[in-house]
Amino acid sequence: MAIILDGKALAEQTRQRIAQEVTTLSRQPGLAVILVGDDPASRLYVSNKEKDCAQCGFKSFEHRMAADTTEAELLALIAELNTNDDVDGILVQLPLPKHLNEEMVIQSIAPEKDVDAFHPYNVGRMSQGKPVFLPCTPAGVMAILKAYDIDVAGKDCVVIGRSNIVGKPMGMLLTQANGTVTICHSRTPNLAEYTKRADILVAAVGREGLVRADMVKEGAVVIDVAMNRNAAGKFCGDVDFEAVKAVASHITPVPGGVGPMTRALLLENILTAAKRK
Ligand SMILES: Nc1nc(=O)c2c([nH]1)NC[C@@H]1CN(c3ccc(C(=O)N[C@@H](CCC(=O)O)C(=O)O)cc3)C=[N+]21
Ligand SMILES: [Mg+2]
Repeated sequence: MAIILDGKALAEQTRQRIAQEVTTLSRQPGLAVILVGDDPASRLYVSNKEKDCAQCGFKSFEHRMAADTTEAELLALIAELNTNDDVDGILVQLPLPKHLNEEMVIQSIAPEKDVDAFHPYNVGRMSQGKPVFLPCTPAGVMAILKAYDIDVAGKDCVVIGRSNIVGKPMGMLLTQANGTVTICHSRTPNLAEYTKRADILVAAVGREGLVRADMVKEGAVVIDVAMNRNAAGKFCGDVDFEAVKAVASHITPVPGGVGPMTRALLLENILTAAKRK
């Protein structure tokens, strides 16, 4: 039976370490969160981030904007936050309403306050192996591997999914850790041929039941990044957890795996931003 990679417990440890370090700083780190519209899921995510900030001794500044906010209004707020010394990190909750151009909005955030690491400057720095901030989800996965002494060097790593936020940067971080990386996606024929080779398999697609036990090598490390809702309305990942845990050596649960570590790495980035000032 696989070892369950307990992201929730690891995130709690991370927050406690950060809270401790914050007591040694001369000023409180601050996060500004911008939420446009009132999507209930987004509201919950934002309130969780504010709770995390409070636990770590960070200030958080919530900016709620109406769903029909114009791009000019949003860019004006970001410009103000870019020069506000109490704000170390700026997070614009995604997705934005359709009429707003996410690319333009992300590019308007000062790269040194871009704690999501979505700005092209930070993406470029990461791809050169000289990161300023690391993207929270892939860096959260790397932190889980490290905490459980899972060495990536020399391993066959297969990432399913090629999004800018998870799949592509995940492949880059595993490459930098000396893994041999294959990125698979919706146009990959015979997905199982690739996944069955993987020593480390990362699923980041968003389709319940995508990774079955017969697609996983005996003893593989299986990381599930997805957050789907199943028919019963419960969170589930891409991996058939019950069946795959009988084959894998290590596996992340959903919930309680990568999600909490995504939030923990955001806190790490805010602390980094504050210390650099
Ligand atoms: N600018 C921006 N940055 C983001 O990082 C960002 C975003 N927009 N938009 C939405 C997605 C989603 N996301 C989650 C992170 C952690 C959990 C998480 O902690 N999940 C828990 C379950 C849910 C809970 O307990 O609250 C778990 O997996 O155990 C969920 C979702 C960050 N996102
Ligand atoms: Mg849009």
